Amino acid sequence: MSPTPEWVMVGGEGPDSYKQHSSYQRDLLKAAKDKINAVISANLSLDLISSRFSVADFGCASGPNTFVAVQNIIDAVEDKYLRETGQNPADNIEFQVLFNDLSNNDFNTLFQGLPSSRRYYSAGVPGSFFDRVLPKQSIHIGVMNYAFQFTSKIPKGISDRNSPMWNRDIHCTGFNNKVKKAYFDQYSLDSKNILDARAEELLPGGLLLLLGLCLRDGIKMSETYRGIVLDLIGASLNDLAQKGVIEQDKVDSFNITLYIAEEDELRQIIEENGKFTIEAFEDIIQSNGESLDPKILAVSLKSAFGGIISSHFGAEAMRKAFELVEAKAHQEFSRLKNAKPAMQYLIVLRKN
Ligand SMILES: C[S@@+](CC[C@H](N)C(=O)[O-])C[C@H]1O[C@@H](n2cnc3c(N)ncnc32)[C@H](O)[C@@H]1O
Repeated sequence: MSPTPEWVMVGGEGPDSYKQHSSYQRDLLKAAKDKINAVISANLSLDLISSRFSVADFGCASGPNTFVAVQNIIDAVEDKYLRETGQNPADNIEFQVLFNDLSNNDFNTLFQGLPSSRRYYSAGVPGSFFDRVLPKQSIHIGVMNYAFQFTSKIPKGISDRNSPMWNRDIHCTGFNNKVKKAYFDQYSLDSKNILDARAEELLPGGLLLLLGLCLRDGIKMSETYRGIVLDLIGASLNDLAQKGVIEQDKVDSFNITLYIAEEDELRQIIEENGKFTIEAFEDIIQSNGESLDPKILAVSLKSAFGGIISSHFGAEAMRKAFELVEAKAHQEFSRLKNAKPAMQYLIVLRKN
């Protein structure tokens, strides 16, 4: 079993919650809807669409984005069924949706928000997606939206000040080759575990949809908006250490279990794993960009990173850190505005 990571999104529906501040992640699902429809139509065999059809979302958080993710899939399966059989899917197919996340995810908020118009039965599946969480050959389609970027732990040596691999930043900026290699090695191992586990859980011919962010070739993480905002969090934590609010040692040993891979690295990991065929690797353009408003930027970062920062530094230090992030976002406005573009992807894999 992989070690259980502690990092979940801020739960509930309050002003700091992930639920209130994840429209950027949701917009990727909306922008990819037509492509998801076309790819499912072209790659899912009609033979697989039986009376019970199971969909699983891995890393579902507390909603509502997961409802968009699974509805996109159900709509596409129903469209294909109706088009190819002329029969009403509602008469013949029952859908089951399995919502997976870590056991400390806020599943209560998720279940309370289930859309009343849904045409599926639902269940929660607690557990780490780096391991198996479902029975063998039990699902037809799996999806991960903004969840294929985690590592299960901090790469070895990275958080040790005495190691030649020590990372003075809190994430993989892309500017230190040793750190980059350590992160990539850990990420390759973890992503292979994800693919192995999903390959067992999916039926042969089943599909795995991966949506998220990757780096375009030649662009470093800290040249992109997402990298710059992580730099702002790191700088804020260092400021707090200098003011004596938190210990410098704690900052030096803090690294985020996140790696934004390059496009080619993702292809390499999937191809080396060998359990899936890449049916689509699409660049998804969404009309709403990242927010440059410092207040919105700070609060949405807090909803995603507040949990991991609180568990390392305590809730009060976390609150102060994000106040500083907001101030720094004002100062770094032009760096954020001129950030190099990253790529939002939809990868569709068919289980061999
Ligand atoms: C950035 S959020 C994305 C949530 C949602 N898919 C969306 O579209 O907004 C990443 C989610 O992955 C979950 N997660 C991270 N590591 C996980 C793991 N090892 N196993 C299961 N879920 C995990 C987090 O708890 C979080 O809910």
